[in-house]
Amino acid sequence: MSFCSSSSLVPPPTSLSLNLDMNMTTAACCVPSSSSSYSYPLRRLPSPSYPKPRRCSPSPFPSLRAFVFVPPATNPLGLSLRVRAVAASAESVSGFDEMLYGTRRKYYLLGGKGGVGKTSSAASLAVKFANSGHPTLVVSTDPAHSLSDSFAQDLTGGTLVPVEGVDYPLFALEINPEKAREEFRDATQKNGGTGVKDFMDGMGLGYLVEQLGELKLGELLDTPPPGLDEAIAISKVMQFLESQEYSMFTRIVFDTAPTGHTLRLLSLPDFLDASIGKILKLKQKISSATSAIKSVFGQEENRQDAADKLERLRERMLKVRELFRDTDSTEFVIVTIPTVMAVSESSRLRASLKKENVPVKRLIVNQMLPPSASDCKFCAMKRKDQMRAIDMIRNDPELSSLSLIEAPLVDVEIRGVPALKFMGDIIWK
Ligand SMILES: Nc1ncnc2c1ncn2[C@@H]1O[C@H](COP(=O)(O)OP(=O)(O)OP(=O)(O)O)[C@@H](O)[C@H]1O
Repeated sequence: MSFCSSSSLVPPPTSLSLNLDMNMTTAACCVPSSSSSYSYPLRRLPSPSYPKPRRCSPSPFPSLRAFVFVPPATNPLGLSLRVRAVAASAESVSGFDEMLYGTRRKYYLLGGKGGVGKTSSAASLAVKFANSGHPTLVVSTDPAHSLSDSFAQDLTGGTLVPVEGVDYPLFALEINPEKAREEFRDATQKNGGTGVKDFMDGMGLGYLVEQLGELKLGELLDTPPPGLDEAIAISKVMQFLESQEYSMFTRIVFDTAPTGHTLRLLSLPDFLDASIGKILKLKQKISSATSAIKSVFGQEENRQDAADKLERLRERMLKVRELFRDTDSTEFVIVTIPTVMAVSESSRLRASLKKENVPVKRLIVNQMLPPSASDCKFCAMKRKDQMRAIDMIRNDPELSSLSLIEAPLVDVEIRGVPALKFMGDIIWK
C-alpha cells in the first residue's frame, strides 16, 4: 500500500512528503500543491542509521531530483518519512537543479539583443521558480517593458504586482523610467528645483541629489542622460538589499534592456563609486572653506554628516558591484537567436561581461527550428542556416565555454502563464 499525505510546503526548496509502502520497496512522492503522485523504487531499504540523504530515482517529476532526507522513523515500521526536493534531473540541460538549489537569494539577469526572447525567457524562468516553491520577483529594467504583455496581465505601476496563475508567490515590478522622467520634469518646473529631492527620494535616489551636488546630478537628470534608467534600476537593487519589503524573495529575475543599456547598468556602480571618491577628495581639499562645503552639501548638513553619508553611499555602491560579480548569488544569462548578427552581438556582450567580472554560464539559443520532417524547402534552408550559427557559437572563444540551451521556435505566441510554463518546461530543465 502506498499513499500520499499532504504536508505543508516549506518554501523553498519544495518540500514533498514521502510514504513508504508496507514492504518498503517502493515509495510514493507527492507534491502538496498538486494532486499528482509518483511512485519510484528506493535503491536501498531504510536503515536505522538515519538521517541520510538519498536520491529519488527516477525523478518524481521531470525537473526535480529529490534528495531524501530521512529523519528517524515516526513509527515502528518506519512508514512515514519526509522528503525534501532540491534539484533537477540528471539529464538536465540548463542545469536548472543548480539554479533551484538553496534558499539563499539568487539573482538572474537575462539579457541580449533586442527581440530575441529575453522577456519570454525571464518570465518563463520566474514562473518555473515560483512553481518550484521559490517566492520570486521578476523585474523589468527595459524602458520598453513587455512583462505585462508576456504575462498577459497588467503589471504596470512601478510597484510590486502579484502575478496570477502560479502555485507560489510571484510578483512583478516594472520600473517605469519614462513616468519617472515626467515626474522629475514636473517637480523641477513647479518647485524651481526644490522638488528634485522629493522626486529622487521617491525613487530611492534622494541621497544622490543631497550628496552628489558636485556632480550636479539634478541638472543632469533634468535633461535625462542615457544612464537614468539604469540609475533607477540600481536604486531598486539597493532596496532589494536593504528593504524588508523584498526580503521574502529567494529568486529575483531581471528582464533587462537590450545590450547597450545592460552594460551601462553594470558599470554604473563603478562610475558612481569613482565619482564619490572624487567628491571625498574634493571635500578634503576644501575642508577649511566652510562656505564652499555648504554650497556642495547644503546648508543644514555639517561636514561630518555629509562625509558619513557619502561613505554609506559608497558602501551601497560597493554592495551592488559585489552583487553583480558574486558567482554564488548572481548570474547573467545571455539570450540569443541562431543568426550570425545575434551571435556576434552575444559574443561582444560576453566579452564585456567578462571584463566587468560578471558571472555568465548559460546561453539560450531561442527560436530554433526542429529538423525538417517535411518537404518544406524554406524550413530546411532556415534550419541549415541556424546550424551554421550554432557552429559559430561552438567555435566562438567567448561563447564556446557556456552551456548551450536550445529553445525551439514554437507555433504560437508565448503569452500568459500557461504558455510561459510550457516554454519554461522546455528551457529550464
Ligand atoms: N521560442 C519562441 N517561439 C515562438 N515565439 C517566440 C519565442 N520566443 C519569443 N517569441 C516571441 O517573440 C516575440 C519577442 O519575444 P520577447 O518579447 O520575449 O523578446 P525580447 O528580447 O524581450 O524583446 P525586446 O528586446 O523587444 O524586449 C514575442 O512575441 C514572443 O512571444
